[in-house]
Amino acid sequence: EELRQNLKTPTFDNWQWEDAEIMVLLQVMFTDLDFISSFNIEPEALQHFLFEVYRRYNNIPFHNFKHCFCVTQMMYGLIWLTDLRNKLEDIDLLIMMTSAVCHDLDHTGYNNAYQVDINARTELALRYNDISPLENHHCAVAFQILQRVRPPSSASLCFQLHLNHLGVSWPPECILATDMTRHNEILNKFKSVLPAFDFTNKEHKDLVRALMMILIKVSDISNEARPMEVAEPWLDCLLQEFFNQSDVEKLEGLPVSPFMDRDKVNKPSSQIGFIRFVLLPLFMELANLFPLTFNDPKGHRCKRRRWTEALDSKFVLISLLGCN
Ligand SMILES: COc1ccc(NC(=O)[C@H](C)Nc2nc3c(cnn3-c3ccccc3C)c(=O)[nH]2)cc1
Repeated sequence: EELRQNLKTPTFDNWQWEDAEIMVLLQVMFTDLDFISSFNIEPEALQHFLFEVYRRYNNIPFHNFKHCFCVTQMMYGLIWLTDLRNKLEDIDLLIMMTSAVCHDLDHTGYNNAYQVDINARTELALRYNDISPLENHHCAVAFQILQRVRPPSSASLCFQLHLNHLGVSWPPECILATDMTRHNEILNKFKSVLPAFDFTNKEHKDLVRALMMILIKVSDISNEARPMEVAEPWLDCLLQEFFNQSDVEKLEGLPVSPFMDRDKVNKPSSQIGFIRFVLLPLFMELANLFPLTFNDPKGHRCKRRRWTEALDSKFVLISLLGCN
């Protein structure tokens, strides 16, 4: 029971668990959100789906199955923290969780800049006309898996996820939203719809869509909102993957992104810049939608202390390091 509670918080430590145990933890999340009953998904269909997902993540330093779990677990934590089960439809939550599980399927460890580079011109860049090639590929693999998963009752999972009722966003839109080159576009869209946000108005599907895209973005890049002993190894994994790419780019005479160059990256200063200019603004915009949640009124202190402490520690870090 303690484990089930901990699974709903940002302090959960993925490094303590083997992949087989993580598979079970993913099932626990889908079960605790009542997807099994509300979408009559058979447990073995969910297991089959999650195993196919596991098979299609690659053994690369960062964008691997553990990253898929972290993003899904952060999404799960945000759903409970913001009480989204009482604010969104079940189908929206299913799309958010399934998108998180699928969002980096078959990632090659080389980012879009590499894919689309005129001298690399990978197969994915050609297939998707240089438009978010990786994210389009993650979606395509997700639907390949959903087509394959049987028995028929999992068709309900496939059907639900293809459902486009009232313009509700599909996994594709959520997964495509993780392309960081669209960061400002998606953040500004959310800012523009925020004043009109009304959870009681079920017709506001474009508001829900904007929220779902922000939530998967936050979940995707929020390792730094976790305790240092969980976050630090993730940064090392990310830099390992980035340095591998920039080493190959140097060998192939391709342009090298500065934040990927092992000879140029300074961990503290690049992370301070990332937290200050990318991660905190994202969290603060999300907090505007859930004032009671993130601004820590006395009434709910116990439930969210870990969240505010995790984020507050980042605020303190930023101010101490005086990176103004
Ligand atoms: C606006 O587009 C951007 C902005 C920032 C970055 N990346 C960075 O600033 C550097 C590499 N730091 C960084 N990047 C991170 C983190 C988590 N995810 N993440 C990441 C991973 C792959 C692709 C893009 C990002 C942001 C993190 O904790 N730090 C990459 C793209």
